Amino acid sequence: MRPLLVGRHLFVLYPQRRAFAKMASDAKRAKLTDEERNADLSPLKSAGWTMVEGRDAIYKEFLFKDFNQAFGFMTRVALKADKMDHHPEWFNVYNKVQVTLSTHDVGGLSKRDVTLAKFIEEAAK
Ligand SMILES: C[C@H](O)[C@H](O)[C@H]1CNC2=NC(N)=NC(=O)C2=N1
Repeated sequence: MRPLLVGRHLFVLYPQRRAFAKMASDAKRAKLTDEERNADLSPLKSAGWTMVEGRDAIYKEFLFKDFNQAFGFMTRVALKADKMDHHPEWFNVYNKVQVTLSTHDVGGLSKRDVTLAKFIEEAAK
């Protein structure tokens, strides 16, 4: 705790807050444990996500009515990805969007991929 006096205001700075925030963000980027895989990936697999062969990543193809619907979906996901600082690998042609999720920083699946996949499911509805 570092007190800082500015005029008649006393500010108290908590360097630990930053440290805790960083720990939380590190945990979100850590590779999923076996327990987390069982709990978090099962519902996504039921929704059509599959494991990518040869790498720790999940994949799903989305089909829309037309390009407008597909791009609207991509826009919603892009805004979320920007906020999360977590970005999909994706490919779009006309009404088709193929999405692969993985956390490059850890070379595999993390909580962030689960969070983004859940958001993507809602955005595609
Ligand atoms: C510097 C920046 O925070 C990192 O490169 C972020 C950006 N977006 C990312 N997106 C994904 N999918 N994985 C990452 O590891 C990742 N890392």
